[in-house]
Amino acid sequence: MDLKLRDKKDCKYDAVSLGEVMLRFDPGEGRIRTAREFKVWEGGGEYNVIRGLRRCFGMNTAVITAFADNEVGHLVEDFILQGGVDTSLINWKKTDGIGRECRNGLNFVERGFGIRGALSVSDRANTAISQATDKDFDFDYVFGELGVRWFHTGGIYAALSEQSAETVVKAIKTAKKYGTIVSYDLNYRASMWSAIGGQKKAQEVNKEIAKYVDVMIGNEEDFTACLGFEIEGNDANLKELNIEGYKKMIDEAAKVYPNFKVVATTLRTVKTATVNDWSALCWADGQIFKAKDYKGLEILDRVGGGDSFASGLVYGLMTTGDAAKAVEYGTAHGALAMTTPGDTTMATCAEVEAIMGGAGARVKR
Ligand SMILES: O=C(O)C(=O)C[C@H](O)[C@H](O)CO
Repeated sequence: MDLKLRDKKDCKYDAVSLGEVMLRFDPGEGRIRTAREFKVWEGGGEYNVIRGLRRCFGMNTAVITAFADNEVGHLVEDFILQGGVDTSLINWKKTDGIGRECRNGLNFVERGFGIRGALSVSDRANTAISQATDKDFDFDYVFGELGVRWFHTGGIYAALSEQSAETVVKAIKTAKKYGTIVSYDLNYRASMWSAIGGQKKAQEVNKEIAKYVDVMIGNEEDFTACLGFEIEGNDANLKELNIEGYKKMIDEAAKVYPNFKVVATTLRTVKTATVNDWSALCWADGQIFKAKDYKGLEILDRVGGGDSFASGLVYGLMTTGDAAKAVEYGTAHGALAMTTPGDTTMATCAEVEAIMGGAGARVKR
């Protein structure tokens, strides 16, 4: 397929994302409520994708976000710098000494084990990025003057505030004006919508945004929660997924939104917190491609698996133009990213391609 990507020579960046980046607090094998120590990393649904494109796939990427200009903000910046993502598009907001004016988001996440599921508790109200409006960013400069081949954003950022949803639409429209391909990960988080109108509001916002998206990405529940597409034949707890139902849903989504050039969904069934079945589907040019099944995949930390799927998919689409290959890049990268702690990938492109080719886990020395 030809996505008609902008020429590399006209663009400073291969990919740019817009969204919140939080400080992730990880209690390791323990629990949040009894932790005495946390490891910290950075993470954010939209950011993780371009972090993966940079660190695993060697692309040139930047993040558009906002931080409160204090020590915590600069710690998150330090992580971003370590990941190789360009920080020059970050908006630094003045704050008072206690974060009353604005603050930086914190995200406590325990990984879960066996019968105990992963648990995420974010502390992110009133953050700099949730307060930001489209006036805080110069999208014409980013997409017009600097040039960007791919723009990624998503439903976590859109859920932060009225103005963040408006900023998404503004950014996407500007990106498209300059010929940038736009991907959007629906990433439904019930906790983020509960106080601002629940699923009804989530659908209202996401249905409006969907009209402008080229590559729509979601997980096994996102298309229903965010866009109202029902999937036939699933059991209520998503213990068994009906692949035919997903194929029908994707066909339907592509009809309702003729602007979609690619639609992709991950397919995860949770056997236990540490053992999942994992795969994905991808629609392009009227055809649906299913990635290979990773049955009984052993997981160390599932958070960010979907984002690493997205970055593998985007890399595959950008470099091969072959949706069947791209969905394999996505699932292999997502699978590998879930074998290590933290929200972001620690895999290499060579490892991803080896897994795609059926490599096993024998020791290398
Ligand atoms: O959960 C969120 O809101 C985050 O952005 C943190 C994680 O990085 C994200 O969930 C991974 O998709």
